[in-house]
Amino acid sequence: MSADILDGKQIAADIREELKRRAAELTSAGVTPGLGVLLVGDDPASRSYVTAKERACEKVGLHSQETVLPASASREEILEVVRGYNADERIHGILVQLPLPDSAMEADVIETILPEKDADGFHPVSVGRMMLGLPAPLPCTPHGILQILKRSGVTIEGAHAVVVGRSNIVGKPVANLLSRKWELGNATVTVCHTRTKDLGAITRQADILIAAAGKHNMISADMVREGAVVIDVGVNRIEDPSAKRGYRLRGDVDFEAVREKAAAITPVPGGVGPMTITMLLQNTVEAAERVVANS
Ligand SMILES: Nc1nc2c(c(=O)[nH]1)N[C@@H](CN(C=O)c1ccc(C(=O)N[C@@H](CCC(=O)O)C(=O)O)cc1)CN2
Repeated sequence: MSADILDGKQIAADIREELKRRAAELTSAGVTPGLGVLLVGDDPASRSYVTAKERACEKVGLHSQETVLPASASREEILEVVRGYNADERIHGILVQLPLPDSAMEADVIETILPEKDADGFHPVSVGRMMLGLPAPLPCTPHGILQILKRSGVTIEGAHAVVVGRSNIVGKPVANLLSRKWELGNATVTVCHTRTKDLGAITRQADILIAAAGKHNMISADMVREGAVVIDVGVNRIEDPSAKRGYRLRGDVDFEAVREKAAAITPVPGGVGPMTITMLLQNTVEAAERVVANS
């Protein structure tokens, strides 16, 4: 068997076309959706994600505003930027690129974002509402994964989904959304992590396997059931002097071996990554739509 490739890039492009129409409608109603971006420090990966997000905003018709602070910025300096975006009526969504140089500041910084401007869906109010099944901006990577599954015709309802990874950004929320009673859910979910005993014995039970542990090639072919759907969330930079950038992006799944066993698989790059950015745009457009609806 050679797996179908789940083309996140194409699905993202389709959703961005829908968002372009919604953004144009908002602009003609006098409100251009705006994303306030905060980057702290000069981590090259974070810089490239922020640039990609701003370019995507431009292409879809969103306004974006960037603030860059040095890695030495104090908690107060960072919070001041967030408060500025909170008060700015041209900004509908706020994105603080993670990780911050001092990860101990992340909770305070995220909590300072107004929940109605939470473009990432990371604010405790958004997370709580999501857990309760109430309307909330959904975290971008998990929501992107569900959209890939839905738009590729994968049946989630009744499936056994195994999530490898328990991060706040991906593992925990995707497990919640997959098990939730809604049109993208109703799966039976098992959450594993790098300390799970006999991980393969559990991953082999998966109809849908989500690899989000941030460890290159940790999912080998013998850990995958014949005919499973495999979603690779890993974005690992593997040094390669022959590559243009000096590295290649690879996932958590041994792609070449697993594609011979799976029914469908997301590639890295071109799978989940582009959906993360797209769902950020969607959260920002939806925040602007709420402002217009309530005005
Ligand atoms: N505030 C946030 N910080 C972080 C998030 C997030 O959702 N919000 N997620 C990750 C990184 N991330 C977004 O910020 C992200 C990772 C990867 C991609 C992506 O498009 N990857 C492409 C390849 C890009 C390339 O060639 O370099 C792909 O996989 O095809 C987008 C966003 C941590 N921080």
